[in-house]
Amino acid sequence: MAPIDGAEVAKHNNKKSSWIVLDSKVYDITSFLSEHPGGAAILLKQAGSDATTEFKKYHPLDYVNDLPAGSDLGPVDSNTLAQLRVPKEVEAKPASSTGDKIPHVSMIISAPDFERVAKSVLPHKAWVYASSSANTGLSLKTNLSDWSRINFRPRVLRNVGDVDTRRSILGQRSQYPFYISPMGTLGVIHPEAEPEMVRGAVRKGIHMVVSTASTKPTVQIMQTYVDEEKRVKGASPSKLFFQFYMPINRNKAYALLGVVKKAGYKGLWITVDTPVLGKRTADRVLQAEEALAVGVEEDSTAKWEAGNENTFAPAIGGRVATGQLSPHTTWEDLLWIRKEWNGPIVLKGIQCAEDAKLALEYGCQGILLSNHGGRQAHSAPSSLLTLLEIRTYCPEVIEKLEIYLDGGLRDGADVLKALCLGATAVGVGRPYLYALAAYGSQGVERCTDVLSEELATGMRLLGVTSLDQLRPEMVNMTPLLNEMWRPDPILLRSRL
Ligand code: HEM
Ligand SMILES: Cc1cc2nc3c(=O)[nH]c(=O)nc-3n(C[C@H](O)[C@H](O)[C@H](O)COP(=O)(O)O)c2cc1C
Repeated sequence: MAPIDGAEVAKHNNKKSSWIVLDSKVYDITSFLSEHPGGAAILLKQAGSDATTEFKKYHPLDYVNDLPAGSDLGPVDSNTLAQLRVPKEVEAKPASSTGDKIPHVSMIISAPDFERVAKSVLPHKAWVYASSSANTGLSLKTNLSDWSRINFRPRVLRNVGDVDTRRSILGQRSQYPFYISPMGTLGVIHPEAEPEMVRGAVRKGIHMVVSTASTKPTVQIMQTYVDEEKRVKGASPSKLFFQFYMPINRNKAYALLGVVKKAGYKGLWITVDTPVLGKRTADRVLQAEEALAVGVEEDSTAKWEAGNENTFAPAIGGRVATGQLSPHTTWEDLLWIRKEWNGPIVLKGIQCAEDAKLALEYGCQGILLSNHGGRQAHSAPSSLLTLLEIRTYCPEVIEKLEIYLDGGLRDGADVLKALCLGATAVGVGRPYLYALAAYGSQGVERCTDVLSEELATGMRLLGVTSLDQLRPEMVNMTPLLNEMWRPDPILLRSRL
């Protein structure tokens, strides 16, 4: 082979054509860029140059034998070495130091990273709406911290080469055992609102539960789904479910259910933890500030606080939109809903074992253990604590119903913990909302990638290759079990 001119090598300094010199030989590493276990970036930095010194910092020289056949192009002309490219020293900068408002989406490594970016781009009012919680924020804090109080008990040497992360949710196959939780009023989060979230979900094959309180109409959201499914040529298993805030007016409720059915939503998630709106402290502070700014004072007890009939709002600003949900709703209402809706029903917002049992008796297909992301009851239990209670006092519920959890899930490992303890799948709320705010549907995709990668890695490190292999003995739940509710001993004694 004739020696290759250094000036020629120097031209091949990019993704399309990438050559390097190693120990006086020229290698075409273009096709290897995406295969390199140390990443493409470090190779591209060296493209067109003599990479020998850098290479030797990391590898023995015989690693070159692992390059694809045909990569060896022959010796470099030693008289032309001066014409090789000299790599520039590019220092990677931490996102916080670049001064950019929005770091590149690839800088999002963990789901909580979205929160910081969303805060920097969202208008203050929208940020308050998304991040606020009830009262002192205790329920939200518990949601976040309880996941870290369960440890894994990993198994090793179990051949975890291929892992399968798929799971069926209400009979609908999903790529992953997590879905996007329903969140209202996404129009304040992103100009394209819910349809933009749907696009990201479909592209990644995850399900989404659409809120009654959506900015865009129920039918339009479904139409986006249909269009996006077409765009990906039906390759996505994603499905849309509907979260139902029961309108007080029965005729309106019937009409809404009719629309949802006709549009093709696959299941009804009835929210039951909202007889009235929780005390959204941060929204209230903002309301008071806004009111004072225009010279009026907020009433100390606003109408909606009293929980009057015809007053309910999942709404931005912690305010009431009329006609949504009645504090007088009871279990008996499930009977007429069942007549109107023949698809699966999940009760969203179950917070104790007794209600889990009732859901089974009333013929629901699933329950979602949730405290509404810490936005409703003050001092509510985390969904994990509720799950432990159900496992202890009415395990038959877990055998007979699909069990979902949400609240504070921020890592694929959290998903695994829930599944080890019997959950079918989990809902993820704010991380998706923040991802949408910061990056639109691209953020929704990234959030899914981040969680799914953590999930798959977690499965391998735990020693399982499919979700069905997850077992309670793979987690240590003792710290939380110590805090689980126990019947009052006096009550127990009086029963003897
Ligand atoms: C061109 C042929 C190359 C081959 C076949 C190759 C192969 C590999 C392999 C198999 C690994 C996995 C970890 C290991 O076994 O050490 C790796 C990691 C790595 N490689 Fe390369 N590599 C090549 C070139 C380079 C070059 C030119 C550089 C530097 C300029 C480089 C830097 C790295 C780094 C930093 C890692 C990550 C090490 C770690 O995470 O511990 N490699 N490479
Ligand atoms: C901004 C926001 C809006 C929400 N809107 C609704 C809603 O319209 N209907 C509903 O059932 N739950 C709603 N939720 C609760 C979520 O469905 C879910 O239970 C909760 O966000 C999960 O907790 P996480 O945000 O910590 O993941 C909302 C939550 C947030 C943060």
